Formats: sequence, structure tokens, C-alpha cells
Amino acid sequence: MILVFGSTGQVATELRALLPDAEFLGRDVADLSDPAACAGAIEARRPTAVINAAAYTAVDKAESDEATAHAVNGLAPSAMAQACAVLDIPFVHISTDYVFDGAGEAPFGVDHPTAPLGAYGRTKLAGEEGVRAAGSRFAIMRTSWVFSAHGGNFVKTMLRLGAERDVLTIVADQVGGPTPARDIAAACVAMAEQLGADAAKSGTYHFSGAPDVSWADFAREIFAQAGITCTVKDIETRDFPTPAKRPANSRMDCSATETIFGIARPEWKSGLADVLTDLGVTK
Ligand SMILES: NC(=O)C1=CN([C@@H]2O[C@H](COP(=O)(O)OP(=O)(O)OC[C@H]3O[C@@H](n4cnc5c(N)ncnc54)[C@H](OP(=O)(O)O)[C@@H]3O)[C@@H](O)[C@H]2O)C=CC1
Ligand SMILES: Cc1cn([C@H]2C[C@H](O)[C@@H](COP(=O)(O)OP(=O)(O)O[C@H]3O[C@@H](C)C(=O)[C@@H](O)[C@H]3O)O2)c(=O)[nH]c1=O
Ligand SMILES: [Mg+2]
Repeated sequence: MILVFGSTGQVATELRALLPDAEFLGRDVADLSDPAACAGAIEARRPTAVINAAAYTAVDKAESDEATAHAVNGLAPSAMAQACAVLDIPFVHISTDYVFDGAGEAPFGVDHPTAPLGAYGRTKLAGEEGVRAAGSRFAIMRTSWVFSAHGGNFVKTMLRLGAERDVLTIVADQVGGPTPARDIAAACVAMAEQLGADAAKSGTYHFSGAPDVSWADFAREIFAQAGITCTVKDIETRDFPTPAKRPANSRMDCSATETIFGIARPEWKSGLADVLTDLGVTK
């Protein structure tokens, strides 16, 4: 039996569709602000693999609530990884492009030094470090700009705002790969399966949608596909002040994910079309 932490999030919801026999632990059963309880949930169930799809994902809120974010994103995944190491079962953990500082224009390699710009990235990096320290059979999958028909994400924000306004100002100097949650879920399952057969595949991997775009160009494609008439005006990050600083360059080199696991970067435009169909925006 596969055990999934998370129940209502974007990736957890897509995992549920793929894994009807898995057990999903929501916050009511396993609160990630209690890391020992998360480890205990694994020990009690003795699953064949664990996927952690729960996290503190409110990037701006984390700036003023870092202690909670650190428990959820840092300490809980570390405790889960240790419990999985004792059982020698695969642990798939999801991390983020926000562990990088976003300097330059080249895609970040998996071994590029991390240097998070904000609290969310710092806490996610702490989780990565705990998972790597636990060792055994693990994959840390760094992804970016996740979207789906469920939960909160940039696509749903744009559909809401685009219906209300004729013009939107969107940052054009942050570039990355929008990633469909459905493809992340499939990649997590494939990684868990392959890690069960070969612990040597353990490590840190990148998985983001192709091609890389700015948030402004992502918004334009959302409106084009959705048939919404809304002009997107390019702005710079400094014209859109937020509590958390975000990386300008979120491009990630995903080649190891393809060579080691045989998983290619998903094309986000077709993933977007699927999400718009699921939402009933298009047929
Ligand atoms: N969203 C994005 O753009 C990106 C996400 N990621 C990573 O991908 C993974 C999945 O993200 P995504 O599906 O988008 O996340 P969502 O924000 O959609 O969902 C997060 C889930 O975590 C749960 N959660 C939050 N705090 C706790 C807690 N204390 N105890 C138990 N559960 C908790 C939430 O539960 P509840 O519904 O009860 O609040 C929610 O179900 C995360 O590791 C995230 O860091 C990486 C890059 C980009
Ligand atoms: C709504 C809006 C946003 N923006 C900008 C702000 C930001 O730079 C960008 C995206 O906004 P979001 O709030 O979706 O960004 P954010 O929540 O920071 O998204 C991040 O979430 C975490 C969990 C991750 O791990 C990252 O990969 C990334 O997906 O768009 C505008 O420029 N204009 C707007 O009207
Ligand atoms: Mg957000």
C-alpha cells in the first residue's frame, strides 16, 4: 500500500485519481506541524512507499510565519524520510525552484548551490537536507509553478481576474516552467516504483513543464486558450511588491530525470488545455 501525505492539495488530488488503492492522510489525521506524528503514521501502517504531497505553500505568508513553515516543510519531511529509511521503502518528496536565488539565465542544474531568497524556500531547503541526510531510497523532485483544476494556482487566479478586468499587469522578468499537477503525480508514482527496484536511483531531481516562459506570457496563453479578452501588460518585479522575494530565473535542467527515470519534461500548453477542459472553460 502506498501512503500519501496530503489529501486536498493540487498534487494530492491528482495522485488520488492515479492511485485508487493508496491511503491519503489529510491534516486531520497527520498534521505536518507535528513531525513525530508523521513518522508514527508511517511506522503504524508499514506502507510499501510514501509520497509527501503536503506542504506549507503560502509563499508570502511564510515570511511572517516561518516557524510553522519550517515545521511543515523542514522537520516533517525529515521525520518521514527517517521512518522510510528504517523500513527501506521509497520516499518521494516534492521541492521547489524557490530553493535557488534565480541569478543568471541558464537552467539550474541539480547540483547547483542553493540560496533561497525567502522563508518558503529556506524551509523547503531544510526539508531537502533532512531527506538527503536520512538516505535510503528517496527522490527529491524539485518542480515549479504548479497548476491544476483543483486548489489555488496562477491559472485559476488569471481566469478569475481576466473575467473581471480588461487589462492585467503581470511580471515579465520572472521566467520558469509551469507544471501540470497531473504530470507531477504521474512522475511521483513512477519514481516510487523505480526506487523500489533500484535504491541507486536515489537523489535530487528537477521536473518542470516546457517551454520556460515568463508569468506574463503564461497569462497570455491562459487567456488565448480560454477565449478571454484581457490585455496582459508586462511589468517588472519591482512594480509588483510582495512580502516574499521571488527568483527571476526559475529555469531548471531536468535532464537527469529523463536519463535516470525516463521521464521527460511535460508540455505545459497541452496540460493547460486539459485543465481548462476539466474546469468547463473549454470543450
Ligand atoms: N504550488 C506550487 O506552485 C508549487 C508547489 N511545490 C511543491 O509541490 C508540493 C505539492 O504542492 P501543491 O499540491 O501545489 O500544494 P497545495 O498548496 O495545493 O496543497 C498543499 C497541501 O498541504 C496541506 N498542508 C498544509 N499544511 C499542512 C499541515 N500542517 N498538515 C497537513 N497538511 C498540510 C494542505 O492541506 P489543507 O488543504 O488542509 O490546507 C494542502 O492539502 C509541495 O511540496 C510544494 O511545496 C513546488 C513548486 C511549486
Ligand atoms: C495575481 C498577480 C500575480 N503576479 C505575479 C506575482 C508572482 O511573481 C507571479 C506568480 O504569482 P503566484 O502568487 O502564483 O506566485 P507564487 O505563489 O510565488 O508561486 C510559487 O508558489 C510556490 C509554492 C512555488 O513553489 C513556486 O514554484 C511558485 O509556483 O505573478 C502579477 O504580476 N500580477 C498579478 O496580477
Ligand atoms: Mg501561491
